[in-house]
Amino acid sequence: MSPNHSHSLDAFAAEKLAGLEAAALRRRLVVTARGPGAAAEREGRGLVSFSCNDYLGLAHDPRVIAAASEALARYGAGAGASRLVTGNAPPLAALEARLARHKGKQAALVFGSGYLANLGIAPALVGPGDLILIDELGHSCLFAGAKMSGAQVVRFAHNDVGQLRAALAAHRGAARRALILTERVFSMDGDRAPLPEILSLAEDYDAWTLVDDAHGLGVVEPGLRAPLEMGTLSKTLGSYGGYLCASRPVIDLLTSRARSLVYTTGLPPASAAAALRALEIVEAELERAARPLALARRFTARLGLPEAESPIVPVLVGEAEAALAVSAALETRGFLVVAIRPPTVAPGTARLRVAFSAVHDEGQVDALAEAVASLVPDRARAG
Ligand SMILES: Cc1ncc(COP(=O)(O)O)c(C=O)c1O
Repeated sequence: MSPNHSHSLDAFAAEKLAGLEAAALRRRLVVTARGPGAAAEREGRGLVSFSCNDYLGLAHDPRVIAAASEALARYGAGAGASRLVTGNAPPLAALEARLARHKGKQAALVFGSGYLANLGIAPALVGPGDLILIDELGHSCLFAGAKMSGAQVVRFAHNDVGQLRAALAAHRGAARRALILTERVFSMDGDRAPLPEILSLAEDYDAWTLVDDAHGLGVVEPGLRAPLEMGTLSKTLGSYGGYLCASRPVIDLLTSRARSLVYTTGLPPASAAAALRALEIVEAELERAARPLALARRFTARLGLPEAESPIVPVLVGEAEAALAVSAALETRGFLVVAIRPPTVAPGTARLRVAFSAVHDEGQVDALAEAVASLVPDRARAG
């Protein structure tokens, strides 16, 4: 590339960055050493983190680490090839069997990440001439998969079953196949989808439903299962990777047709072994699994917020700059609560996203509630 070209490239990047900076929307990577427990060290400062999705503290559990170490020693650091070539190490198959059993499904398919799973699922099932209905607050990777499919994409207002029904009535007839995309627990709001109503509408209109369970697995009562249940190994399971649980024919089809499975290297075997051990712990230690939600409810009760529906509690602040300021003030008091800003959330709804974990103790939760009460006015918090 000639120097001139790289000059215009750098100028482009600098100008874009200046715009982001001016709107308090520039993002930065901060080196963070997590653990033990809820501890996180950032820039030499020891903090109590309320921003991790490791809801049961299993990323540092000695049993999970031991399972990963054994697999690492036996199978090596990387998978070495796509799963369809030689990258399908034994821990992946064992994990799939356990995930399918956990979800009450015939089969499961492990992907390189939850994001990759969602990039692969929709395009393997629907395409041009088909219809996707997606909750407006669905995760970015649900939207990305929907777009890649080439189907018509219609958003419905968050958790609005009436709008979903109207969209099905308006568009289902013209489409060959229809797919509804939603989340069991919404990642930035912590609320849950009305799955009984959505699944019943899906039945009425012969639509298929995919539920993203990234933030639900192991920490909320699952309720009804959808025909397509996807999720991640990176949150409650403390590891890395993604999965889909479904019927055997659907999993077999995806194994041949999901591009984000076929054309990418398999998950490192140690990540699968860690997730498998974590899933066994989730199933065996029910008291641990109940703790994050109980702590979240303690927090919402202390602040007079609506009762938490999951371990995720949004504390709305409003403007991005104000959210950054509250987050910085909390950091000086020893808490790590990262501000969430647009475009991750809608403009004007920048927030603290507080995530509770089994490794927090009640004293830490109460201290955070007190700090938040003193920094965020009541009216703002209520949204
Ligand atoms: C709802 C939801 N779906 C999917 C993902 C992606 O999962 P992964 O981190 O495994 O790529 C995330 C977050 O990371 C998420 O919050």
